[in-house]
Amino acid sequence: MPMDSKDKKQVEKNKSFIQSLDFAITGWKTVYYDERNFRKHVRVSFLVIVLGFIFSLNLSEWLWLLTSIFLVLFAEMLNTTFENIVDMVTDYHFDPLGKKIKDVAAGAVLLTACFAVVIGALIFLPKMVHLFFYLKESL
Ligand SMILES: Nc1ncnc2c1ncn2[C@@H]1O[C@H](COP(=O)(O)OP(=O)(O)OP(=O)(O)O)[C@@H](O)[C@H]1O
Repeated sequence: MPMDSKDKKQVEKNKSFIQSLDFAITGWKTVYYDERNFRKHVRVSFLVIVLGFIFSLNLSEWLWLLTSIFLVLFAEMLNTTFENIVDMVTDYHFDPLGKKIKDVAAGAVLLTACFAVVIGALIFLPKMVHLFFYLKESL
């Protein structure tokens, strides 16, 4: 887990905006390096953004696409937070309430991922079908 050695043991409040920002960015790095699913979401998001440029999306399409990407990443970060809280509180022992919390948090990620798939399909499918027929006619 990425952690700055100089601040490893800090428990009091941050003293400056820069310090808060530094820890927040450490949070990004932590979730990226610790969570396989988060890395997968980042890779897919990158590909979808490239596709967005290839298909020259309009402003509203970009807004929907970016909103769905950010929702998935945001939900994945909250899911990771809940997983860590449960692991800390239960010390990795089975607890029915811990299961409930982890399952509901994972369900929230799934919900945002389904939303992103629907948005992606609504934006890209018509363009791909159009491209397919255009290429078919020009061959
Ligand atoms: N302490 C616990 N008590 C009860 N059930 C647990 C506990 N820890 C994990 N589980 C169960 O195991 C599942 C997987 O938990 P884990 O923390 O390994 O999630 P994960 O594999 O990292 O999830 P994700 O696929 O979202 O990354 C949870 O959804 C939950 O059903």
